[in-house]
Amino acid sequence: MIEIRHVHKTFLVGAAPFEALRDIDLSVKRGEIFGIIGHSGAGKSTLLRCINGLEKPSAGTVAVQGIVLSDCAPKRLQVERRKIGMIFQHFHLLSSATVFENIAFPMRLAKAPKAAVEARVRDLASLVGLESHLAYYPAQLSGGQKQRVGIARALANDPLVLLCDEATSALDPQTTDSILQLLLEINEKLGLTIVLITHEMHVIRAICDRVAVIDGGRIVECGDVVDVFLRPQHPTTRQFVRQGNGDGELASFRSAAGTMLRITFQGEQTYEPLLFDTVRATGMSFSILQGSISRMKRIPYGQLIVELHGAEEAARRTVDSLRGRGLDVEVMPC
Ligand SMILES: Nc1ncnc2c1ncn2[C@@H]1O[C@H](COP(=O)(O)OP(=O)(O)OP(=O)(O)O)[C@@H](O)[C@H]1O
Repeated sequence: MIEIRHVHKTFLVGAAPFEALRDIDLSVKRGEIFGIIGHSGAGKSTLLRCINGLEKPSAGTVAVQGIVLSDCAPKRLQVERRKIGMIFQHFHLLSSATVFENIAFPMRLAKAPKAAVEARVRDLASLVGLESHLAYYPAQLSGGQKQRVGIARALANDPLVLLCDEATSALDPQTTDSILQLLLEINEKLGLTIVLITHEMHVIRAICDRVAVIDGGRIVECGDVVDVFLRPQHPTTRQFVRQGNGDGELASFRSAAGTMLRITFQGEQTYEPLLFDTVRATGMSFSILQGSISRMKRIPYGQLIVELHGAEEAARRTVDSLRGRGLDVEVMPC
């Protein structure tokens, strides 16, 4: 659906060239939710702007459904860009227009017939749960409701792809979850391909199928969310995963002697007493330092950080046995 091949983007800062994107190579499949995560300045927005044709790569190509936007003449580009919807961190709604007019705006630009606009706006408002707010102005809406309007507007011209630029960064955690669930619903109901950029692992974990980690303008890691999340390879990825897990304060809780493990349970394992059964067999005891149960998209998973107490050899057998039962076990550094 989206093929990004050897994309470079160089900006001139004064007289000096600055490489914001370096040899980016990515494929996004039809119908998937693809996340791009990176720190501030990593190049996320530049990459997103290359995908929707707002920015032209200095080298390389971006093709959306086979069409290379940077090769399109302005008129054609305008038409092709209608196939790409976009939502923004700060919503970018027209403050002097009602919810109805905000959602209708892209269709009016595309000169859609009045009756079709009316029907489509009502359908979209219902999809995002705002059918009773069509006469409201943006100032009368909460942040979450504004983003719902942004989503409805982005879907107005029936795009193939929805790009989300830090779409939940301005929202509180509860509203973030409701917007993420709405994106997931839309992805599943409409089969819409979604590409989102974020600096929050939580967002990736909640709804993405695959993720690319961008650092200094390069993709440093890319794969299924479950693999990247459970077995991060690059230091930047590890940092995001640690932040997402809230690992920061753990070191202060451990004792000097024990072996600290992060044990991840997935799917049905999440509900089974595997740890208890294992330590009973190996004669270890343990204390729980942290525990959580959550979902990666729709897959339940649990994480426990435990400190094992007992002989080193028994600790090793415990780790082997847990791994033998299919659990993901990381022996955490001292
Ligand atoms: N038009 C421009 N001219 C010069 N430099 C630019 C331009 N646009 C972006 N940059 C630089 O390119 C780098 C990547 O910027 P970009 O906005 O893509 O990062 P980002 O990962 O989206 O960051 P943030 O999360 O803070 O928005 C930054 O160092 C930025 O200063």
